[in-house]
Amino acid sequence: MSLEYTEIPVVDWTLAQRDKPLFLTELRNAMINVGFLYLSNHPIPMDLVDKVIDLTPKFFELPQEVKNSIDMSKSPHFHGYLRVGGEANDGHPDTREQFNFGGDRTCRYEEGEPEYLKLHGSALWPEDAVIPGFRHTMLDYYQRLEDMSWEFTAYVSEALGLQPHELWSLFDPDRSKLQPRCKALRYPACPPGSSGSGLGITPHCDTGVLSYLLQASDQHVLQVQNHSGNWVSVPPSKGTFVINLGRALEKATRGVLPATMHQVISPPVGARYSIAFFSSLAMHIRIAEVKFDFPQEVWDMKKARDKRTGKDSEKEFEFTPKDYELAAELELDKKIKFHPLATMRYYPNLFDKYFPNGLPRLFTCPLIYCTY
Ligand SMILES: O=C(O)CCC(=O)C(=O)O
Ligand SMILES: [Fe+2]
Repeated sequence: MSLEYTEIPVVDWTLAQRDKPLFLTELRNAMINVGFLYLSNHPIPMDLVDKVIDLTPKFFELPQEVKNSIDMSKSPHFHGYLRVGGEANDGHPDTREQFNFGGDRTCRYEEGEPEYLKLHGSALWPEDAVIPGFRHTMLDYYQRLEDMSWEFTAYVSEALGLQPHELWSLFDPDRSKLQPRCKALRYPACPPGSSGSGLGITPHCDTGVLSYLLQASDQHVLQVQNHSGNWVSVPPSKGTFVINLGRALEKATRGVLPATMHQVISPPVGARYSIAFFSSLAMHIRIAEVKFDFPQEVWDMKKARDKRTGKDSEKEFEFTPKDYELAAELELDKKIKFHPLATMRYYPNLFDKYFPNGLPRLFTCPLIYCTY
């Protein structure tokens, strides 16, 4: 795989049944050398995928008051609706609307317990009468994605020469203590010459373990940065998921698997929709303390990649002090920074600590960014 790859590899899920060694080799190449792949022939029923694709635009077409009634500022668990510009990635407001949700979970927080226990809990849903079948379909989809994410992670484990379930140690064996996050997304059109950044979401790496993206409309706006710094298009491909890995997996594998920068440019015409499912670390994990014993051939592949990309492979993977903190604390830190309105309501002590000067300007004049 050259530095200048111009397309994303495709891995066929059913190949695992037909020729497991070939499947694992292809998966390993894609994961180590690119960090992004299409998963074809996946196990999620196509009629369910089609329903999700059909319902997602319908959700965003709901009257603004309905969407506002389930605004994220009303959720201690950071679920719910976010308007365009309602989330800022490193201070740059994204040009996208979102509906954030998770599977049904009971909030385990009680007075005196760590505040991060408030992160998990029931999602906010629109009334079924306004969008029939939405909640049921999205939860069915979520549940199946969750199952697939465990299976896929076991394959990645094997592809890296580990026991199938070793990477599962990043998760919690008690699934009720995990709540992967899912987002339905709408990127409004931003015609050339209009004001705004022209980006639906600015360049970033995901922070979790693995991300599973369904591109739900025919817009060629997702791009990934190859090792020479060029942006490569990841066009929608029917019947596939785009899978990429996040910083947590990069760190857990000491850089064997690279988290890859990606961005979404705003579509020039017509809105673009996608649905992203993020698997993330169990609350109790401290990423710097996780270690896997990879076989030499896996380290050799990493070294060969580093050589091509001009990185010093012999250098120990560097952890920051934050990597020794609990994953749950880091997740809460991120949510607090991104979502001051929910923080103000549900985490007042943290609000005072993080925002001593009150709400950031972006959140006091919400309409200045909301021109769509
Ligand atoms: O919508 C997409 O295509 C990508 C979304 C994404 O990268 C993210 O939400 O982290
Ligand atoms: Fe992302």
